[in-house]
Amino acid sequence: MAIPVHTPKPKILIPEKVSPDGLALLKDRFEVDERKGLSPDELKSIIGEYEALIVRSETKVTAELLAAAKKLKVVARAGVGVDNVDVVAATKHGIIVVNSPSGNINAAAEHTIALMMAVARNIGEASASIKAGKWERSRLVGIEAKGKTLAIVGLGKVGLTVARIANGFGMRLIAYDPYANPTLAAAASVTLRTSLAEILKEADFLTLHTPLIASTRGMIAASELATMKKTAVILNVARGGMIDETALVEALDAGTIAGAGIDVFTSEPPQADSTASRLIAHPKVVATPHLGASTKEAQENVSIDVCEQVVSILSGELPRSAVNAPIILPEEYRTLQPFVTLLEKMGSLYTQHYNSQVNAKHFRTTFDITYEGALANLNTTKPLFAALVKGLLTPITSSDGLNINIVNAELLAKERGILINEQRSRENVEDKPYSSFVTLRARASRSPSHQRSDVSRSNSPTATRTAKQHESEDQVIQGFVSGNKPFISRLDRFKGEFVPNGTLLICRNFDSCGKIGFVGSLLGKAGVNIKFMNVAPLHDEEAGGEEEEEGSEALMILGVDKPVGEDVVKALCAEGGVLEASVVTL
Ligand SMILES: NC(=O)C1=CN([C@@H]2O[C@H](COP(=O)(O)OP(=O)(O)OC[C@H]3O[C@@H](n4cnc5c(N)ncnc54)[C@H](O)[C@@H]3O)[C@@H](O)[C@H]2O)C=CC1
Ligand SMILES: O=C(O)C(=O)COP(=O)(O)O
Repeated sequence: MAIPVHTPKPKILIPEKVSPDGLALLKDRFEVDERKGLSPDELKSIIGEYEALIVRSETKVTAELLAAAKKLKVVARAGVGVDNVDVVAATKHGIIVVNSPSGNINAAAEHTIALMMAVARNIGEASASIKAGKWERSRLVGIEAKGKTLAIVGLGKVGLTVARIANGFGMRLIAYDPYANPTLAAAASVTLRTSLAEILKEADFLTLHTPLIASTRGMIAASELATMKKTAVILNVARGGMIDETALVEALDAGTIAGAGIDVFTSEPPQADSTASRLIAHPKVVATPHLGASTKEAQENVSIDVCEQVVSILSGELPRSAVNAPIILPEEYRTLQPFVTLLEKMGSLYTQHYNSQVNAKHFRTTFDITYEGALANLNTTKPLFAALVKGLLTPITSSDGLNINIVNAELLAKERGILINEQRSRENVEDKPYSSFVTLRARASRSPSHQRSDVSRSNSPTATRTAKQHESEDQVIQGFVSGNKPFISRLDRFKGEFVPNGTLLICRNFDSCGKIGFVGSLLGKAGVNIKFMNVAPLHDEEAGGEEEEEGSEALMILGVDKPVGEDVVKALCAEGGVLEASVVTL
């Protein structure tokens, strides 16, 4: 008699509290182990049995743990931030990391409003006072939100949701977000301002909703607090580290800031005697222990979201919100890899270079990308598309929650209102020293409503625009790969090859004697060493037809050994040697 072969069900480990709504989707097909309270060593000793691991923020998914996870295919984070997961190590091990990028947005926004009202009406103190047997009506008089100015830093998913709710309170809404979608802002009755300083001085309530990245770390420090109204209230449900906690405590003590509602801290849980614990203890602060996402609904959302993705991955399908490397066949990946690097560098160069220019108005949202030569014969350009989106967005987004790859690039581009038209041209490139090249053209802005209604990815065979005068306003980056190394061959109106690597200072200047010496000496004084330098003259198409004055311009690209300070960039331009300068790190 044949003995039936029993195939064991794949095992899923859940070492912390995750809502049962999602887990119900798993229980038929998988063996689900909910095991709370495991020590790191215990976790490490059993992880080898599991194909999926579902966590929130408490489990530290370290490189050491992942190395022991011999069968693991997916780490699912039931929330946005993946800072407790070593994503690089997971990628190295071929383990997909997924998260839930929008399941808790509403919860975070409502929590922000709850903190705003709690501070405005002294709810924390009043509750403590009445429970202590007191009846302090005149001491605890509050203020109303109606008619007050709410200043929002970061008008993304949470920021916009806060704006929509606050609009119902009759608040006046202003925001600072250089990359915001102007159509969505207008629809939420938010007036966009061009600098943080502008919104700080007008704010009755200031609320932060950016990711914690280099440009936002410590963005509200003593000097920013000093420009705010004495009656202003500060709210932070984004990430600890964006506000200088010591400076805030000092401003509250001095009475130069009226109050604060804080959910996130530089150390969580706060250590005794830390700046976070001093802030929490302050009588003018309403504090919560990172509760932004802690609602029944948000926990159901994130649980269902990540459990569905775990089912997809364990069934061999692609997840919708992967935060690390995509799955591409090894042979395909080998061919594409240098171009993936090139496209990511081109996108990043675009965002950093054009958005740092003084005349940059807004992040342009319509791009034409043309693959020419051998590249036009590829089966798929998806990884190249994803790399471009990643390059465009990474300099302005957080590493937690927005790791862009083949799986989520299209969705993210769409969410940001970015339209990318991909085109292929089999034009002969035999006269060129390379077999393929890529051109990125950012079109001059059309009306916002026109832009935002487009879909994000289009394979239309030809670009829709033809008008020559618009073309002259387009921003162009061209690149190629040689010997597996990416090169940029054209930047805007200038042609000249350079390697997009490290820190580059890009200067536009009149092509006349002494400019190189001028730049070199200013950098020398600032202690910055030049590693290499290229001069790019005007592109052929431009040189012929330009006015004489414009025709004499050139681009100087300098590879430098350290970041060039804002003051040096200003001096380069102010002293007449350079027309425009930007610093990019690629
Ligand atoms: N306290 C909690 O439990 C929760 C906290 N969060 C946090 O909220 C934050 C925002 O989340 P989302 O709105 O989903 O992100 P998002 O990516 O949709 O929006 C972030 C916005 O910040 C803008 N931005 C980037 N750099 C900026 C700068 N230097 N100045 C001004 N604006 C800048 C971006 O353009 C973007 O519009 C994240 O850090 C997230 O982790 C999210 C959920 C729950
Ligand atoms: O989703 C996020 O980024 C959060 O901050 C929420 O984290 P939690 O799942 O509540 O630990």
